[in-house]
Amino acid sequence: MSLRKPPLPRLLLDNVSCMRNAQQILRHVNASIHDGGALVLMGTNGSGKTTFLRMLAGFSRPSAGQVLWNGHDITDSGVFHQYKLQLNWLSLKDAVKEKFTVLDNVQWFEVLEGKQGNSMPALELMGLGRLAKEKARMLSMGQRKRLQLARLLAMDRPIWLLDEPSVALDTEGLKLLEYIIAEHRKKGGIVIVATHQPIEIEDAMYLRLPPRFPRRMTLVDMLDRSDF
Ligand SMILES: Nc1ncnc2c1ncn2[C@@H]1O[C@H](COP(=O)(O)OP(=O)(O)OP(=O)(O)O)[C@@H](O)[C@H]1O
Repeated sequence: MSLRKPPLPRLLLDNVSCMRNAQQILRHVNASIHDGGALVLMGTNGSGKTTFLRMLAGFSRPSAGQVLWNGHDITDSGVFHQYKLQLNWLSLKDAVKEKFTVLDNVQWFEVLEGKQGNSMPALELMGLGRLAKEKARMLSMGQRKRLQLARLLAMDRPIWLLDEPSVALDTEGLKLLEYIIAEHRKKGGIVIVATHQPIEIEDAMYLRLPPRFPRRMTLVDMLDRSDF
């Protein structure tokens, strides 16, 4: 009888530790994320969710351990170049161009991705179809968040890194967010969410970040601050 090796996880956190300002955020984390998987980072304000997410995007190195994509360290320059093309990052800075129409704000990203035809259906799904031709400056905060989610759909990259995706969304918006996450996972996509608000994601792995408190400033910190 031949024993088959289990499939390599798409993403592997191998004994990963993460620090910020010389303080530990998480240490020795091990997690395997396969296609269709989801990881939720929970924690209070300032606990380091964004920092951890940035590390998973390969923007910074873990203080120990490694993050592997298809078995390769994402911080290796050749690997990072390919890995970042898999990622769709949703941040609190929405990069909405206010003078452009709502549709242009989505289509621009879709065209850069070499795709077409996804923007209008994505806006309609997010409840912004009627506003497609309006200037983006007309949008409320929740509508801007919906626009960001429409971009995710239009670009259609496999790994979503979502930083506080539910902020500013109403109940219907939250349901839509949960729906598009579930649909993305059904297609084999991976979703990693940093949030301090409850969000329903079936069979997700959870990492809870302990609260952090500012340590006393050292002389080095003081010299580092521009306002000193
Ligand atoms: N640009 C920066 N320079 C120095 N320290 C920073 C910077 N950005 C964040 N920090 C510090 O790093 C720690 C973690 O911040 P981070 O933004 O990762 O937390 P978070 O959990 O995402 O918070 P929130 O829920 O408020 O978005 C905080 O203590 C914060 O003060």
